[in-house]
Amino acid sequence: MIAKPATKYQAMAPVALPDRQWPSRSITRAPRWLSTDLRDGNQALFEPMNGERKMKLFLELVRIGFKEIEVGFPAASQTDFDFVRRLINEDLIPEDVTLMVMTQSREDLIARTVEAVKGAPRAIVHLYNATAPAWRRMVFGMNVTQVMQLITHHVGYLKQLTDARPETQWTLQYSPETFSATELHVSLKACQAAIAAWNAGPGRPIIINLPTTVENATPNVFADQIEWMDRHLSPREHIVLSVHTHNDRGTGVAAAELAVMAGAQRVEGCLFGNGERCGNMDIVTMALNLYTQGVHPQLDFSNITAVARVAEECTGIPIHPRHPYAGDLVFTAFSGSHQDAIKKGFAAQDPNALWEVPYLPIDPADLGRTYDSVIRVNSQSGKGGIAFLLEREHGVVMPRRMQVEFSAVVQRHTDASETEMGATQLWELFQATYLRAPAAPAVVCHSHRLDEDGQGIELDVTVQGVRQTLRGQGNGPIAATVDALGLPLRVDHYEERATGSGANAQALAIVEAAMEGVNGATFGAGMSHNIVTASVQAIVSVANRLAHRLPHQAGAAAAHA
Ligand SMILES: CC(=O)SCCNC(=O)CCNC(=O)[C@H](O)C(C)(C)COP(=O)(O)OP(=O)(O)OC[C@H]1O[C@@H](n2cnc3c(N)ncnc32)[C@H](O)[C@@H]1OP(=O)(O)O
Ligand SMILES: CC(C)C(=O)C(=O)O
Repeated sequence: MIAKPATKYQAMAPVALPDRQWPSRSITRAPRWLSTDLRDGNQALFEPMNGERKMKLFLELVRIGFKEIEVGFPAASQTDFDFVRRLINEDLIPEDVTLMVMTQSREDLIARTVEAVKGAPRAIVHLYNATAPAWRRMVFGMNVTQVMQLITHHVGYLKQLTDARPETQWTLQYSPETFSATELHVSLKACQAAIAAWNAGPGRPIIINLPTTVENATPNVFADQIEWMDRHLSPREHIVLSVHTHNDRGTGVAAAELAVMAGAQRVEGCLFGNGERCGNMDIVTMALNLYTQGVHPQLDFSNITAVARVAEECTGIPIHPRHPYAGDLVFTAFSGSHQDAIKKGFAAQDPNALWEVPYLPIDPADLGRTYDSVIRVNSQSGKGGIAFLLEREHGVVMPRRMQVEFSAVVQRHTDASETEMGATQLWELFQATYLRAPAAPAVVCHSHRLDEDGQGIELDVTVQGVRQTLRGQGNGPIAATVDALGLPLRVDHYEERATGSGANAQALAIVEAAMEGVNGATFGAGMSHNIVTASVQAIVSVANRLAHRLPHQAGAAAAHA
């Protein structure tokens, strides 16, 4: 990098538009969308799509709800030409969908393009030429007057060819390529030349499409340019004003959104922002941004993952895991405080009220994603996410202090393994921690028999390797079991809940207890189809966990003695 970038790069001059209106407008309805996945998106691939992949993506675009689809550059490639022919010959274009085809402003290419769409009921021919000073000077070697003549001549030629084929309803789309880098009066002149040569008006539709071919300014500058054009284009009521933004500065979506506020009626882009260099405007993101503002985009992304897989398969370009709305990780919170807030938010969310779950701008269910994938657990995670996953997946509702205790267990585990844990691994760890006997258990309970009055219990146990029968009395199975074990245990909290339902239902008993000689309380758990068995196991579990924390650990047997 150089020390003085101003000697090499220049900021875009602001537009003189002191009474600009767009900043105080908001978007209240979806624009007309055009998908250019099969044209601009296709130009950006290592390996352009073959006919089969184009067809798969075309059908998906139709299913999503696109009504205008740019299907290719038929004069440039036989694959594109054949693809367009196939769509027409095999009658694969739904009645409410219009194809668009692109061509440079050259007679041979225009003629071949018109040939490609012969017989289509409707077609948009997209004619373009670059208008910015650098292109005029370096690429075309033309002055402004010559550029205007180029436009007038080629639009006129297209009009002549299309007038000769009245069976098709023709629309001209004219793009002054590099619009955002072109002086506004030159862009306007170019567009007016196209409008005049097409004789645009009632029955002669025209789309004026203004691109940031290379995004070269902040989105507010583009919005000003669009509002300026919106005010000056004529006859405005017969023109559909469209924008086609790119993402070189990372603000392709923002530029399109502000452009709509500034008067654009139509927006071009690609799914997931595929496209030249840093991509075209990402239609999925813009559409779902609208949705989260309460405006239906009129595109169906209710199974966003399926759309993502089709796009990846057809383009060969993977979607980033943090891609807005669609990335694998966007509904995943790793940090503890986020997990905690999300868990509480889901619990508090009224399904009929406005969405306000913290940290989630959209309900994952609206995109066909599940709540279960919302939270994953790694070493940055706190108790909220762990509790959420265990409750959702396994019906385990831990008391708050147990959540704190178990999250420390999980933390040690994830720190050591340096991996994240899913619900299955968490459940494994929960079982290993609370439900299974430790490697050297102080007490193993083989069976138990509760007296009929529920106040006396007989335990068949092994204590420190010695098998024996112990008897205890109490006002219920918990107290009777503690009494039978003869340990200095103090049960502080007990709860039991059903996990699962029907024949698979099991009781999960959780106890919090302290023991003389051991610092602090801890938790134990038992799980069984039988509620008494679950309680007895929970006491044995907590006794073993406490016994392992005795200062000179001789096990529960020592305490027992
Ligand atoms: C921003 C965009 O995405 S615009 C779309 C860009 N997409 C594509 O170009 C993909 C398909 N294009 C192609 O395959 C080729 O460019 C073709 C087949 C159309 C034409 O190929 P060629 O005839 O070999 O021309 P080439 O690709 O070198 O284009 C450069 C020539 O076209 C001229 N040209 C470029 N754009 C345009 C235009 N929009 N209108 C008229 N002429 C143009 C250039 O001035 C140059 O002319 P010159 O040879 O007289 O100097
Ligand atoms: C709209 C056309 C010409 C385009 O792809 C662009 O300028 O980026």
